[in-house]
Amino acid sequence: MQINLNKFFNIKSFVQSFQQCQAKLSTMVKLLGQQEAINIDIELFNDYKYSVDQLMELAGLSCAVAIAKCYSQDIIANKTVLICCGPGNNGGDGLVCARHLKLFNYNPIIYYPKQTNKELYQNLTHQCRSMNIPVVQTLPTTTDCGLIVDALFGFSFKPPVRPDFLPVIDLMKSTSIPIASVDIPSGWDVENGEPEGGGIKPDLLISLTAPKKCAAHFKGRFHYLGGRFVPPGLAEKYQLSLPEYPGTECCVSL
Ligand SMILES: NC(=O)C1=CN([C@@H]2O[C@H](COP(=O)(O)OP(=O)(O)OC[C@H]3O[C@@H](n4cnc5c(N)ncnc54)[C@H](O)[C@@H]3O)[C@@H](O)[C@H]2O)[C@H](O)CC1
Ligand SMILES: [K+]
Repeated sequence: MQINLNKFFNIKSFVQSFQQCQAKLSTMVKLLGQQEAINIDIELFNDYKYSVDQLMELAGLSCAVAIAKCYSQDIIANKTVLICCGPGNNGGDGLVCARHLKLFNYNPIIYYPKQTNKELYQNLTHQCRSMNIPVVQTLPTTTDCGLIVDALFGFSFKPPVRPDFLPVIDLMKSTSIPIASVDIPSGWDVENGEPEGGGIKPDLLISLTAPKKCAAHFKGRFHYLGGRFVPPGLAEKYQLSLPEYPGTECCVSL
């Protein structure tokens, strides 16, 4: 006996409403170009007088919360979370995220190959070490690792990846461990997405402030928006069309 599935499910209308949802998402949230993301950043600091520390704390916290929503303790029980931190503010978000993940009872390890003398980063690293979070400069083995947090490069990245960072990028390209990328999947062009020949394929992307154009190419399971610090006037000026954050949440699923 043949069953006409169309009698039970109107597949055509299901596909149409799915496509409408996708179209709605892309019209709802504005995807920023690289220069626009940089301009917003500058305006937050210069005109709105935020300090980097303030925004980084909120950005890193929202990353940790999004990670906890997607990967419960049960999923990565007894495993470590390898947090790969780059030399700029994206790496700083990773350091803050590590601290909050530890407070959420995860087991983070920080790979931070290019450390700077800037006081902010020295302090963030000190805070992590004081909470018994290992900070290493040699790429650790990933045998006991349940999740990799990619905080190498954010919206200031200019391809191609320089040689120093190729080993960690190659590790992330070849691993089957899920990857959570902070703001931009590292190695991707901020606007055009995955590089030719293939790049890392994060399972979770946490866009900060507003998603960047490369997010249109993201095919992982989870996409969150974090960094709930944008003043309404700035959101209006750049027509960000940010989604409503539920209640007092610091991140929202897109
Ligand atoms: N306003 C916000 O939305 C906030 C965002 N935050 C986070 O900050 C990053 C942007 O930080 P920035 O310091 O401008 O740059 P990056 O971290 O993206 O990287 C700069 C760093 O990387 C080096 N680099 C650049 N290209 C390459 C390359 N091809 N190979 C190797 N290294 C490279 C460069 O030399 C610098 O050292 C944003 O994405 C958010 O994650 C803030 O935390 C809060 C406010
Ligand atoms: K990143």
